[in-house]
Amino acid sequence: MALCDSHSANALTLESVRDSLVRQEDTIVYALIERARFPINSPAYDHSYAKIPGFSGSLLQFLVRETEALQAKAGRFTNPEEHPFFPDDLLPSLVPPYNYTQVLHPPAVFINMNKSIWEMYFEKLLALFAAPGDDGNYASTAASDLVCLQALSRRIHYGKLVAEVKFRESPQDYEPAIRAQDRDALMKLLTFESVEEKVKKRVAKKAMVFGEDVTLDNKEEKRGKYKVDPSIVSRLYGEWVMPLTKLVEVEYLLHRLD
Ligand SMILES: C=C(O[C@@H]1C=C(C(=O)O)C=C[C@H]1O)C(=O)O
Repeated sequence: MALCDSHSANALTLESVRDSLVRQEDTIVYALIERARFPINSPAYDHSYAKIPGFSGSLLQFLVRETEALQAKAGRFTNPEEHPFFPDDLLPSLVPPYNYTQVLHPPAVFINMNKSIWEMYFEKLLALFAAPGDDGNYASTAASDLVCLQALSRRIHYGKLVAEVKFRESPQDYEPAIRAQDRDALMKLLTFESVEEKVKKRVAKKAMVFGEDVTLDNKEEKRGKYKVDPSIVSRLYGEWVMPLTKLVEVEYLLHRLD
């Protein structure tokens, strides 16, 4: 669901935004399962491996930059829900513009957490769910990484919409904290611990359901083996995805009265 389109701007409620976050969980869990088909494949991240003429960096960086350059021309980043990892030097869209309704307060465009998302993904998360090893599929591995990164980025930056809805539903609660630029107070106001507990449980369950081998016989031996460990998915959300989403929410709210 594209909440920034002209039909849904008025239908923006906390429930509809949360429904989108629930659907995005499916995308993220599937993306992780696809990445887990490959071992770590560290040459994809090794700056001295690729030696691409005219490019200095890893194969992964090359693939992300080139893909984003193409997707920018195809209009991907004209959608306010999309954020590039390498925003510098991207060419403008070459396709006719879609008339996205302006739902977000304009300073929202300056919020881009992709650097933190990139570091979290490569420095912490990847080693937790990709097996050690090298099978040579570096380009496919990097392409899978990009799908994961884009899904995580979309979800985390959705915090802008979540924050907008929360603000619209009770501006009287948020305005004093915004005027005082009080991050802690904003964080307290926007946090719903019971929702977070449910999210962690649901994504673990999705990792079980989506990541189980489907067979036509009733053999039990594969039961309980998942393509991505459900507890890792739950941890991903608890330690990184939800805290970063909330950081986006705070950053957005701090400028909501600008
Ligand atoms: C996104 C929301 O804001 C916060 C962040 C959550 C999340 O990232 O899933 C869940 C609950 C809230 O603490 C929300 O209220 O739905």
